[in-house]
Amino acid sequence: MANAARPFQVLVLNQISELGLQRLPAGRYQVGKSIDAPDAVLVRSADMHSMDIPASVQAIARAGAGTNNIPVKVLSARGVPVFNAPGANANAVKELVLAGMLLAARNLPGALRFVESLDPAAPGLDEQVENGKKPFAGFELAGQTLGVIGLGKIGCLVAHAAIQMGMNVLGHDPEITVDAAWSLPSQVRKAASVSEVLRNAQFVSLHVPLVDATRHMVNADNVRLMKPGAVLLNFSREGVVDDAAVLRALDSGHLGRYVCDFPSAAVLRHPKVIALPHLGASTREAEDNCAVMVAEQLRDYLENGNIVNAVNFPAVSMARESAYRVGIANANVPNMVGQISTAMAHAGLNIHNMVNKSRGEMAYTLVDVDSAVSDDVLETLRAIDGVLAVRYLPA
Ligand SMILES: NC(=O)c1ccc[n+]([C@@H]2O[C@H](COP(=O)([O-])OP(=O)(O)OC[C@H]3O[C@@H](n4cnc5c(N)ncnc54)[C@H](O)[C@@H]3O)[C@@H](O)[C@H]2O)c1
Ligand SMILES: O=C(O)CC[C@@H](O)C(=O)O
Repeated sequence: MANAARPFQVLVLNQISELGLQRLPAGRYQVGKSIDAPDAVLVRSADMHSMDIPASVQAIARAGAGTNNIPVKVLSARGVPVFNAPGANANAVKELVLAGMLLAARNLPGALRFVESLDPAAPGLDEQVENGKKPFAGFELAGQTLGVIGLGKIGCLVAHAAIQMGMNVLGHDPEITVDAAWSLPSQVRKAASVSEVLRNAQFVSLHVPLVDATRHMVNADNVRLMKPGAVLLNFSREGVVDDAAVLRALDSGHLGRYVCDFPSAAVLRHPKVIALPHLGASTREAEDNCAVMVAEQLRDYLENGNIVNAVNFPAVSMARESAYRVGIANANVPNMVGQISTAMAHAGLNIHNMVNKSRGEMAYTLVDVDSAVSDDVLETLRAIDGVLAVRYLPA
């Protein structure tokens, strides 16, 4: 924790946009790639599952959407919030999905390779171009049906863009939020299942997080339901698709193309795979948006205990009305607030303002009191059964 002598220590595991890092001002923050006892970790895609996350860590900030590279459960048990940047890179991914559909529909990878193979010094270049282009003739997106599985920040933008390009859109998301449903164009038709999407779409684009329920969402059993010549696009995560099953469908001639952002060893160099090097969020704009969003969230948490956009905690923000604040991460079980306020009352502390919210198994309590909180009181709070982490946040 920062104090007059020690700024907050933030360990950075990936390349993070400078614009975001500037939100953690020098003097108050020390940010770097080799920090011994970090208060927080800033990360993009680095795999943190095998990392020994120091006990000093109070927060993780993921400059992106997916958090499958972070041991969220382990951190929840330690009372550590994991922040992400919902929607901050959605437009970048949407644009690459559109590019992916066009790459597939117009046979662009093969066409580019053909042009690269031409000899600029050879006579009759124009003729070679005109004679050689025939195998790359394609089809148009307008009028085709796109299936979108996962109608969150990215899926909704993809659905919008496809409608604007004259496509029909079939969407599936059993957990769609009310806001996302409101934001969808009325032309998007609802599919009751993944199978219904696979059966009825020429293009199928996946926009779900990688969790147990979505692992191998497209697999040997259902890939055969896809229309002959259909195109599967995976800008979600490698594990969402059973690559082996998809390769078999490509080899049998049933599936037309597999466009993916995750070039696993299995799909590499397959002639019907269009693989990109995890480029979905790699635009200047998305990198800036993600870094700025999570840096601001991280700062508000470290300095004020406010929680915005944590994947494992409820959203809790309280305006500062007192210089003395305590943030408590606790299990969502009965009588936590009672025990916390009793411990404070016994220490003679007057509660000025308090908020407690829960989300699933987790809860979070912010308490502003009218006088300084001693280490003894903080230890008493930490000793309450169900309390996971206690942070003292004097202004
Ligand atoms: N390729 C890239 O660079 C890149 C960039 C950003 C995100 N992503 C991936 O895309 C995923 C989605 O990103 P987002 O910003 O749209 O997230 P989001 O949280 O806004 O949307 C995810 C949607 O998936 C839905 N969903 C969850 N389980 C589902 C299921 N079983 N069937 C259908 N829908 C289901 C959710 O209800 C939600 O609406 C991320 O989790 C990440 O893995 C990849
Ligand atoms: O940081 C990146 O480049 C990729 C991020 C992306 O996979 C995400 O889930 O937001």
